[in-house]
Amino acid sequence: MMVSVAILTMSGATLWLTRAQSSEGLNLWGGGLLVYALALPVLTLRPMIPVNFSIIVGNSLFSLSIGLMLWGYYRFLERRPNLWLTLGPVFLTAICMWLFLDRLGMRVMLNGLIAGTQTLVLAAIMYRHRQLTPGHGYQLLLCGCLMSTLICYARFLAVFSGAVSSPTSDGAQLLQTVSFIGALSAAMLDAVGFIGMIKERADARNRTLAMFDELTGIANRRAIRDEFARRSSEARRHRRSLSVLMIDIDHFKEVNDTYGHPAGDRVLKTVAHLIGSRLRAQDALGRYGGEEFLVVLPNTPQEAGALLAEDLCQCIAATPIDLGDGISIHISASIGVAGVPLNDTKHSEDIIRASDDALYRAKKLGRNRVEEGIL
Ligand SMILES: Nc1nc2c(ncn2[C@@H]2O[C@H](COP(=O)(O)OP(=O)(O)OP(=O)(O)O)[C@@H](O)[C@H]2O)c(=O)[nH]1
Repeated sequence: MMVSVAILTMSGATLWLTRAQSSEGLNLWGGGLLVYALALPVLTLRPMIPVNFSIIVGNSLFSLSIGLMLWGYYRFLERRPNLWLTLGPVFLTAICMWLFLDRLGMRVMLNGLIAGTQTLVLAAIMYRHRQLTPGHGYQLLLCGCLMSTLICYARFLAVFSGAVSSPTSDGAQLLQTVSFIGALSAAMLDAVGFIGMIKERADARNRTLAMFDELTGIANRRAIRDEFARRSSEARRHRRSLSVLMIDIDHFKEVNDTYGHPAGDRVLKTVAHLIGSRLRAQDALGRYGGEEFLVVLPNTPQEAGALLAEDLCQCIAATPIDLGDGISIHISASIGVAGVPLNDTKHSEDIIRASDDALYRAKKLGRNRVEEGIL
């Protein structure tokens, strides 16, 4: 009874959390715990409730609780649940219990086998999707599921091997105690693990939102500045060259004014893609401002950076941009290049400023061109 109250409290707490945030399967998981908490009194209060009802409904509820947890896990993954796997064992349990109403040993074995396989399947599905849920929450959940599997299979083996022959024997009492304590511990691990998984995923999403520009999918201003600071201090430490390109789309306001803001957004996405497709794996690209991009080129002297800038300039000018509705336009960009040669100890901000000055000159000199900065 105490185990039931403890699990009921956990399920209440879990369901309460779903009121505060989008559930992501937590409501089903909490529902599973609630059904589990109900199954225990139905199974244990046998003298007070009809025996057949207790056996069939209690064991089926137990199986349903695992099915609901599996369903909750599918919901967390944003996948359609496999109904055979989630609800099939519940019917199987009900039928087996009904068939063996007067054979306790058989019921314990079948119940252990079905429930153990259910939790094992849940653990296997979680393991298969482990790339989607890396983190400590997943590990706790997996431990909880495997612990439940062990307990269920241990019950099966204890009866199958003849180690527990009568329900009143010391072995049976020990098995029952271990089962309840183990089940409570597993339920706790499962609940904490599932909530942990939801939190870890939310944290990862927030980190991504904080680093990436929503429109273009490339690094945002803060992230590219951090990347630049890291790469430039690395270049200084190892006495390597480094260049940056400050790229600004020409007359972008006209694009917005003529074709509308969504068309302007499309141009920004296309240009980001064009630039990104011509960079090496070690280079970094970020959206520095509205229609301004910053490219960081490690191990690249200014002359090589200027060559790449020329190539980008020509590529942007030559590529028609499809705005939909049969409209396609050509745009151009101006680029300021600045680089530090080997052994130079210039401050990072000086490099950015030099590329900005060079970009300003490129604009002044007629746009659609590359200018090199002087440090
Ligand atoms: N569509 C769209 N427009 C943006 C976004 N961010 C900034 N802009 C627009 O970018 C335009 C920048 O205009 P300006 O700074 O005058 O630059 P420009 O028209 O490109 O002129 P030059 O740089 O001198 O060639 C403004 O109209 C902003 O509203 C965005 O995310 N989407």
